[in-house]
This record gives sequence, structure tokens and C-alpha cells, in this order.
Amino acid sequence: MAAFSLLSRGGSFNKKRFQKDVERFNATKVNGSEVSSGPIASTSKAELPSDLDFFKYARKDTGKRKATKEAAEEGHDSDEESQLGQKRRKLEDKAGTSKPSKQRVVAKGTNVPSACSSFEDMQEKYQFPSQLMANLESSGYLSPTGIQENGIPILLESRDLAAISPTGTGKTLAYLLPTFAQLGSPIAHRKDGESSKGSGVRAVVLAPTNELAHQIHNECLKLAQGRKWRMVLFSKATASTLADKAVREKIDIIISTPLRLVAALQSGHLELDNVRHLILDEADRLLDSEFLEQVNEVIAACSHPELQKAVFSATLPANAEKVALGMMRDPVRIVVGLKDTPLPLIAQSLTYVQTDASKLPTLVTYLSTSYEPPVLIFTSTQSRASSLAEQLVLHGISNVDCLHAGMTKKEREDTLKRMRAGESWVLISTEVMARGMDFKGVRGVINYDFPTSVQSYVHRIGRTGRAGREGTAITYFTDQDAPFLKAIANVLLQSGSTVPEWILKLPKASKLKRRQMGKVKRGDQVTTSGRIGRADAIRKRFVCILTYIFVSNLSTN
Ligand SMILES: Nc1ncnc2c1ncn2[C@@H]1O[C@H](COP(=O)(O)OP(=O)(O)OP(=O)(O)O)[C@@H](O)[C@H]1O
Repeated sequence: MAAFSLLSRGGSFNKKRFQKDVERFNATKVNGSEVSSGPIASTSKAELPSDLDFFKYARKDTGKRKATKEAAEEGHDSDEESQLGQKRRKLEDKAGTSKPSKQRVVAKGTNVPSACSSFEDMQEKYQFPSQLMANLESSGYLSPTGIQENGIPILLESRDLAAISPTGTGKTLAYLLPTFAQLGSPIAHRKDGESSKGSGVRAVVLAPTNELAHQIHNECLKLAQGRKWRMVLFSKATASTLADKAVREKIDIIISTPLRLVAALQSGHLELDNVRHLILDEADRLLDSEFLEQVNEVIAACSHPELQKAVFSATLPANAEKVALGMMRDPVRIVVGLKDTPLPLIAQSLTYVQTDASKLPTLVTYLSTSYEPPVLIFTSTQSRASSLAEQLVLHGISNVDCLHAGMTKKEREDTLKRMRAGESWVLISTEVMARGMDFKGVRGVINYDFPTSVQSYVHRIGRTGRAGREGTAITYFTDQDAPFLKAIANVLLQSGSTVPEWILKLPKASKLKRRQMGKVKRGDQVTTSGRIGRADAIRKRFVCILTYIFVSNLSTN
């Protein structure tokens, strides 16, 4: 990996020598306004349909805001506005993300709590600590997104919730804010008599990958600043520290993957009987056959009668939704935007490459001309991800990184750090990065290998176009992928991207066929020649030897 990293990144970068390249990546000022002449072009703030404008890009002044603005221009301050509120508005004006516009929200359930269109309204109504408000502001969260406007009041009214909202629309805050607001004092700092919340862990957030759990933990740290809540990201190391009952009694929140938590429960080193809030992030993944048993074990351990359950995802197929609603009490279900549909901020396209061998030259050509870094590239397996990263480095592409579950924890962490620091321009990964990961600046996603399902497609491409930014998503397809093309083309159509006429005319694949989407056979290695890779060759030879032994045994008997 070290040699790979050196090849990819080089030892040092001579800015003088590569002046032209530096200029391409730096924004320059033309006529006083900021433009970019290079691959990092500035995001245009296109007008969006209001019901899909999750981050209020289509900015409109409402009467109240207009009046406040006019008053401010005339040198008057509105009496109604708190100082914090005014500060927020100024920041909003600066960021260009002000004022909620109407979004399409469908809510189902009995007595659905009404939405709150600002964090101030939420605080006024539900009286949560002012420190939380200050932390929202310092994190740059000025006004709530659709899922936050609707989901936070539901959770604050202690209702169970199944929430579906597109990728990158702020679901994490939608469940963390109400959780913190209801948590009460940190256990470790409770005054005498404050025992109504009992002792031991009071909130659990489950996520399907370590990386996502880590990211949620970081979000918790931001929101809880100034409060002494103890938040634990469950890992092997923390699990052994928590084996001490006196230590784990003082924990307020645990963020974990199901497997780790179940291991601690089974070894008797964790009790969840005081948990009041259980959240499943990426719920459809957590409720699929790989995780369901573990998730059920966690749910069974959360035995407090006041347990509130919430599930969040950008996609929730009917079967997962049935399981989710089945484990809740009088739940509310909300869908923000269109179900299973990416935001129109993501410009999606399909690229025909005929065979697997044609993908590499297509990608190298793309990355050799002016593209907008960073891009995230998805392959179907770990070995193909590593192999593609090596090939790109060999083809002279700069700042290539790779991340998959086969790498060590340290390697994965280092890669993520480089990505967040903007040092990675091309990150190649597998499904492990497809869900939840939030790199705000990702300009594009390339599905080098066809996604394994419609849900996989929606989550993969959702790594771009986050928090109101624009992005592009390119999906390569070969002849082998053709039977599954229509299903993905429908997603493009639904979210406003154009699809060639001939694809729309393709017959609809049967349910059985669609299930095979993720099972297309590809070589272990990425090659330009169309030859099968080394690992495939070894496997083939092994099969030949076994067949030979089997046949010779038959003939001797
Ligand atoms: N109210 C807000 N104002 C501005 N930015 C926000 C707000 N809420 C969240 N964000 C930012 O939006 C980005 C996406 O948030 P988040 O990761 O929670 O999305 P998500 O809906 O959970 O996406 P995914 O489905 O991919 O998991 C984050 O960078 C977050 O900091």
C-alpha cells in the first residue's frame, strides 16, 4: 500500500513546474466574480422545483423575512427576532441557503405531529437546551431540511418513526437532534434526585458499516459540544473498556454496527435495558437477511417500556418497510420527496462500454481529460477495486486511493482522512462506501461495475449531490448488464435525467432476472485486454486439476 500510495501521490509536488495544472484547479477572479477555469468548476445554483429543493437553493423571500430584511436595511431591528435568530439569518444570507420552501412530504399515521419550519420554533415548542441551538449554528445548520422539519417534531413527541428521505438531505441530524434533546443530563454529571432516566446507556444508533458508525459518532461530537454526554463508538477496544460495569454505567449513547453490539451482549458485558431511543440508520440494509438476526437481538435487549424506535433510509423497499413497521408502536411513516428517487441535483447518465475490458480505457480517457475531482468509483468486488486503483496509477492518474473491507482498519482510516482532507482525487471503493458516507465535495460518482440493485444505485450515486450541491453520476454498462438496464433507466427518468429512447424500449426484466443484477460474473482483476485476471487463472487451473483427479478416480474404479 505504501508503494501504491507513493506512486499515486508522488513525493512532492512542484507547483512552479506544474503552474498550468495548478491554475486549472484554482478558482480565478474574472471581472470581480469568482469563476473556475479548471476541472473544479463552481456549482451553479440552478432553480429547482420547490418540492425537491431540500437545501433551499431556490431561494424565495417570504413576507416575514422580507419585512425583517427591509427593517434591517432601514436600520430597524424586528422586535420579534432574537439575537441568535438575526445572526442565523445573516449567516443564511451569506450561505445562500435561506428560507424553507414547500417540499413534498407524505406522512401516514395517527395524529401526526405538525412540522416546524425553523430550529427556533422547535426549541420554543419543545424547550431543548440552548447549548444544542448554539451547536447547530456553529455546525452551519441554520434552517431545517424537509426531513428535519417533519421528522424532529415526531421524534420529540416520543413517536416511533419510519422516515424515507433522499441521500444527503440531513437524516443524521433529524434523529440526533431529538435524541440529544430528550437525553437529559449526562449520567456522569447528574445531580442527586435526577434519577428518572435510570442508569446505563439511554440511546443506541446502529449503522451497517464501521465507517458510517464513525461518521455518526463525529456528528454526535459536534452536536454535543459543551455538554458532558459520553458517546461511545463501539469497537473491539471500547468493548473491552466497557467490560467494566462501573464504566459502562456512565455511557449515554452508543453508536455501533450490529455485530459488535451483539458480541458484547452475548458475552454479558453490556446491558441495554435502560435504552429509550433506538435508531436504525440505513434501515433497509440493517433489516436485510445479513443483519436481521443481530438487529433483532439488539431490539430484544432494549427492554425498557418507553423505548422509542426510529428507522431512517433513502430507500425502504416494501418488505423492509413491513418488517420495520411491524416492530414499532403506533408509528408515523414519512416520505420526503419521491421514494427511491435521487435528487435532480445529480445529473445521471448511462455509458455503453460493450465489454468489461473496454471499461478501463473509457475510464482512463475520462480521467485524463478535464474532470471534476474528487470522484468516487464503485466496483463490484474488493479485488477489482484494488486492481483498478493499480491500473489507474499505472496509467498516470494522480491521487488515486482505494478503500474496501479487505484493508486494515488503519489503512481504511488513513484513506478516509485523505479523502476528507481533499488529497484524494479518485477514490475507488466497493459497496462498503455506498451508504451514508458524507464527503460534501464529491463531484461525481462512476459506477465502473453495474450496481447490484436499484437501491444500491440510489445510495451509490447519492455520495454526490449532497447538502444542496450538484454532482454527476455515470454508470458503465456492458452487454452482460443489458437485462438490468431498464430498472436503472427508470430511476433516471423519475429523477429528471434523460434516457436514450432505445433503452426505454427495452423489455422490462422479470423479478427473477432483476434478482440476478448483482450476480454478473466479472474477472477478479481489471484488465484492458479482456483476458481473465491472475486469480481467475489460478482458480481455473485449480478446477482443471480437481476435474482431472475426479475423472482419473472414476476411470480407475
Ligand atoms: N439543516 C442543515 N443545513 C445545512 N446542512 C445540513 C443540514 N442538515 C444536514 N446538513 C449537511 O448535509 C449533509 C448530508 O447530511 P446526512 O449525511 O445526514 O445526509 P443523509 O440524508 O443521512 O444521507 P444518506 O442517505 O446518504 O445517509 C451533511 O454534510 C450535513 O452536514
